[in-house]
Amino acid sequence: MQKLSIHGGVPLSGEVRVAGAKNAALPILTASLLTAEPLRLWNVPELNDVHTMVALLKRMGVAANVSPGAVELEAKTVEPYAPYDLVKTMRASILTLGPLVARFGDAKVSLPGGCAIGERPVDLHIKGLEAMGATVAIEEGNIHATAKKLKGARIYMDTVTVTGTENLMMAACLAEGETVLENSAREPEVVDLAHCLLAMGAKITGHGTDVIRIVGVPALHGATHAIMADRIEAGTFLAAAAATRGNITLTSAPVASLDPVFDKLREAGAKVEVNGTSVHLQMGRRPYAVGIRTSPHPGFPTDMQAQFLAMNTVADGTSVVTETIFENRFMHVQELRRLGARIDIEGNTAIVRGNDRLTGTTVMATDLRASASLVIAGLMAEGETIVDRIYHLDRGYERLETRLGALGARIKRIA
Ligand SMILES: CC(=O)N[C@H]1[C@@H](OP(=O)(O)OP(=O)(O)OC[C@H]2O[C@@H](n3ccc(=O)[nH]c3=O)[C@H](O)[C@@H]2O)O[C@H](CO)[C@@H](O)[C@@H]1O
Ligand SMILES: C=C(OP(=O)(O)O)C(=O)O
Repeated sequence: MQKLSIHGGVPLSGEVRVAGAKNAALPILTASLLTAEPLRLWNVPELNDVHTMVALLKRMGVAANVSPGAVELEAKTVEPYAPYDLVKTMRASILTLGPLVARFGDAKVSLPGGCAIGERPVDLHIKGLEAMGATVAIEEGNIHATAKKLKGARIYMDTVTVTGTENLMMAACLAEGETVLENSAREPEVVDLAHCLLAMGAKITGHGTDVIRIVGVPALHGATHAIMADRIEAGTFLAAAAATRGNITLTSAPVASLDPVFDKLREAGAKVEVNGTSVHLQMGRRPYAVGIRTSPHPGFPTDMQAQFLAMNTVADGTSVVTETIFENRFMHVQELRRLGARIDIEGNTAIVRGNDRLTGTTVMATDLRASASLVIAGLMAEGETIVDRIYHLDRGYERLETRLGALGARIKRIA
């Protein structure tokens, strides 16, 4: 199993281009199922999750042409089944459910189990499709949804769900009449998906607000779309630079979606300057401890919690980090403790007492952002840190060790 070896203590310095967003690419790839015409995508990140999604679509019969940074998909004839062997490696496979039932009237998608960060039910996806007239049954571990023709409906989601909103927004594009999604997710990736669907001929308004309205059309057509830049990857580089007291510039950054992250970096003592799509961060001191409370967009993203918690482990002062989205998203804490971090957990809150140094050892990655937090900790620690099980990291970061290496980090992949 591959690992990362990191010798910490080098402030990050230099320039890095932000890649396309995993969480925008995945739903947009599944949007190809809504039309028989080609969907051409640009700025597609080179990630294992993207490879898995393309493999899933190909397994269903979608023609895929993949070249560096680009994917072209054509879903003429489709076997509407997402089997467990692919769904279990990537929960976002659930995003095929809405498009499949809307276009083909029959969809079978393996029920994703829980994962390292929480239970992660999909009841709101199912409830929404039922409100649109689908019949949904759980059969042999699969969600089986059928409908002659979906009908527009008013759907209220009692919890803000990102992929739930995306699934229902895609399904509603081909439903008869108007669908209103209330308490929708406002995440920038939902907006990017809406832009792609609009280019495909969908009628959507209100994306980026908590009420999205979709008027169904009989068919969508092909389109070309460039995937937005990844705000979580951008935030991860910025947190790593702040934690190592570095000086870096991000290019092609999704600056409009990074305010919650910029705000906390400035509170930590970093100088953050935005110029067009470039972001320059300079950190001249030990970070101040910053309080974090995760919440749906435009709040502080749960996908950045672990990275900021890592920075807080060496901060000046004590911080309180509260996770409100996922019930089990502190798996990195026990590993950070192995590096010398002083962290207590009380329910969904971590109390982090800043320590002026961490010491390298072997730690184990348990999920994607936990892996990123361990890499940041390794970049700060004295001596060598080995991060084991980095397949989690490869799900969502493009060649992270190469790009951190270009910023001066002493980091390499080992077998
Ligand atoms: C591929 C993708 O875009 N993944 C992101 C997406 O995941 P994902 O879309 O799976 O996360 P959700 O927004 O759905 O989850 C938010 C909360 O709603 C709950 N819930 C969700 C659906 C449902 O039917 N019932 C229910 O109770 C979840 O358990 C969780 O507590 O948003 C998360 C929250 O920003 C991010 O961490 C993930 O990176
Ligand atoms: C939790 C994440 O992803 P997923 O929803 O794909 O598991 C993430 O990107 O941090």
